[in-house]
Amino acid sequence: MKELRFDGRVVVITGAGAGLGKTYALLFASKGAKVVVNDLGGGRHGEGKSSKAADDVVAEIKRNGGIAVADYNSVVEGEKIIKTALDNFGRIDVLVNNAGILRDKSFPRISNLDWDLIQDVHLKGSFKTTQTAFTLFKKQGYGRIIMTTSTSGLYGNFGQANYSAAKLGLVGLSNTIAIEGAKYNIHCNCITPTAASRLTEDIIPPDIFNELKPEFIAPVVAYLCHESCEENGSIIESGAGWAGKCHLIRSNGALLRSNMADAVTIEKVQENWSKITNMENAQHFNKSSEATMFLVSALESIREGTKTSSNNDDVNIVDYTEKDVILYALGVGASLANESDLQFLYENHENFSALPTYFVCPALTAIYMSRNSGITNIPGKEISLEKVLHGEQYLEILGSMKTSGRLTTKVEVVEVLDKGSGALIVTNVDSYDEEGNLVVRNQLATFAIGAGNFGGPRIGSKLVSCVTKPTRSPDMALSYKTAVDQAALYRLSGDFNPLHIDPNLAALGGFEKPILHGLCSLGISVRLVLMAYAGSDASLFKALKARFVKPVLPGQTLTVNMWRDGNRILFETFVAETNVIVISAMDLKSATVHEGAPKDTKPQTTLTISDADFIDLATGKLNAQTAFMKGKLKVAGNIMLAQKLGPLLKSEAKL
Ligand SMILES: CCCCCCC[C@@H](O)CC(=O)SCCNC(=O)CCNC(=O)[C@H](O)C(C)(C)COP(=O)(O)OP(=O)(O)OC[C@H]1O[C@@H](n2cnc3c(N)ncnc32)[C@H](O)[C@@H]1OP(=O)(O)O
Repeated sequence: MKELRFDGRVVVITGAGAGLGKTYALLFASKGAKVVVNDLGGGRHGEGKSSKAADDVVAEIKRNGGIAVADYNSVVEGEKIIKTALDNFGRIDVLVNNAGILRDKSFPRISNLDWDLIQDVHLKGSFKTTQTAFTLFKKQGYGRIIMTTSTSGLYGNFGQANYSAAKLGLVGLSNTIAIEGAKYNIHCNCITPTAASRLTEDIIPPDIFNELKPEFIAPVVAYLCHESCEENGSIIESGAGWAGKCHLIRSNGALLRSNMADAVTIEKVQENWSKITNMENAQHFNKSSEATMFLVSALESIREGTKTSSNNDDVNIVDYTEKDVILYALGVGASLANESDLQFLYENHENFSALPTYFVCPALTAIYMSRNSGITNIPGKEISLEKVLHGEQYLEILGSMKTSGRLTTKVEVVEVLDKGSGALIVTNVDSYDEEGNLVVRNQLATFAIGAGNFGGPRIGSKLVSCVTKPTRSPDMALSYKTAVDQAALYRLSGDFNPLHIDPNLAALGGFEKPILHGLCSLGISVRLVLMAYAGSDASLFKALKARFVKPVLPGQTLTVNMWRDGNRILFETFVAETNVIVISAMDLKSATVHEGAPKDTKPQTTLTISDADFIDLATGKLNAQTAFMKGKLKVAGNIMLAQKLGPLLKSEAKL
């Protein structure tokens, strides 16, 4: 085996007057290095100084035919030690930070002086020498550094709190120097020696002491400093003719929340403690960025929700509050001007309730939180949100819904259909209450414009079908004029798609201006249907299915035509100003019709609700068939407004 030598290398060793340092110095010199033997010549507690220790070692090296020079500076003035190397040998290649003292005391007895002296010699001393050397190493593109740590620092030791702190501090120092130096071929490693030295002679029992010869450790340090050694940023423990690498390792840990909306609680920590502390499959990181990357992937898992099965399911937890349901009600036009809307707007109302269509919001939130929103599901297509239009919506309420709570929602893309002009992504979102009961089912069909023609099926089997509207004239019609700010308000309920607020993004999607959320038009429509047929009793709602046929612009008037068929109310909504149907074949299934609601299926009256005023277009007053609304609706009796809405609405008046 080729002898490893240090010919032409200049090695600086601090605290080299005795013990380990001296052994290092003798070894390096014997292998051709020019050695700076630094030693202040103080006692092991840092007291006094003398040139004798360093001089003796230099003399021994010279006697052996080697080259060495003595240096008596304190490591706290480490730059002077490096200067000695430059002055005598013109360069430096290796720095071994070995100098050290002890001021052992049990922790409560450590004085400020005990603390400061230890930190100064070990930590500051190593900093000073290394910083000066590092600059020179960088210039020459080569350098080897050793920091001397200790098992007391790595594992702790009674009576050595000050020393332990400094020694582990050196590990941190070494780790970062290793990272900063790597690209300049500067390596920095820690040695953790267990050696018989003047620091340990009365600490270690004599029989063991005799076997802890510094000579067993010096070759390990020398190898770490050799140009052939690639090791960098490591901690090498050595003693008694053994060496091993020491790592800080970390368990795989545990996720303390399964979802972005979830809180981390003390109980959650307790519940996961055995997982947090399980060191099976523990891992080491070479830099803090690796540990950060691990956290990023943990965060990703949280974002994605806990995967509960091997298919495409995503589970997300969505919390909602009374404020959320009130904000939603305002977003779909509920107003204090309508007495019956107070129950949707005031948390202390005796019938305070959420509009049933509020429960599309947690579904949409879950989709946005979901790992698998579906818009990445179309092969070869990149789809941005402004090109995703809400195509169809199914909503079914199975439980009795609270005005605040937590829903665990399962998102699953069930099919992606190729509709030519676009791709139709069908997503089921099932929501469970805190007891685990399925309480809400949503199905969203989103139309990704321009993402069609990818070779997928045109017709699927999972999409809930729409119901065809009756051919007869509507039994009832109500209107609502949306506000210019309708979308700006509605988006606060969780659909932050910029298509509804940002003119530039709307233009990118091909719209002259931001369009209204489909779910907002739907919420308005259902509110009017409930008003007409269910006395605004949200609990009577069971299910609906809607298709969004054409976009609505905020500010336009929505008129909802309604037909009653037993417990089923069919309705369609169109824009009064343009006569364009925007929601077709919408179906409110199996509602228990409110007692006072119109009972027959003959054409009845048309009401217009505009700016929260209720107007009978035909007569300017409530008629017998709308008597159930008496006391609940404010009758404006303003026929002029109906005229403003144009001939379309007038022709709708059936009386
Ligand atoms: C992942 C993130 C999720 C986020 C979701 C929610 C995001 C929200 O912020 C987005 C919104 O709220 S957008 C506002 C509400 N929606 C709209 O305004 C869309 C209105 N509809 C349209 O413009 C057209 O129907 C249009 C453009 C959709 C289709 O019109 P055309 O391209 O002309 O299609 P057409 O030729 O009529 O029909 C082709 C095939 O597609 C089917 N189809 C048409 N409209 C559909 C619709 N709305 N929903 C479902 N399928 C629809 C047709 O039936 C036809 O298929 P087939 O021949 O098999 O019958």
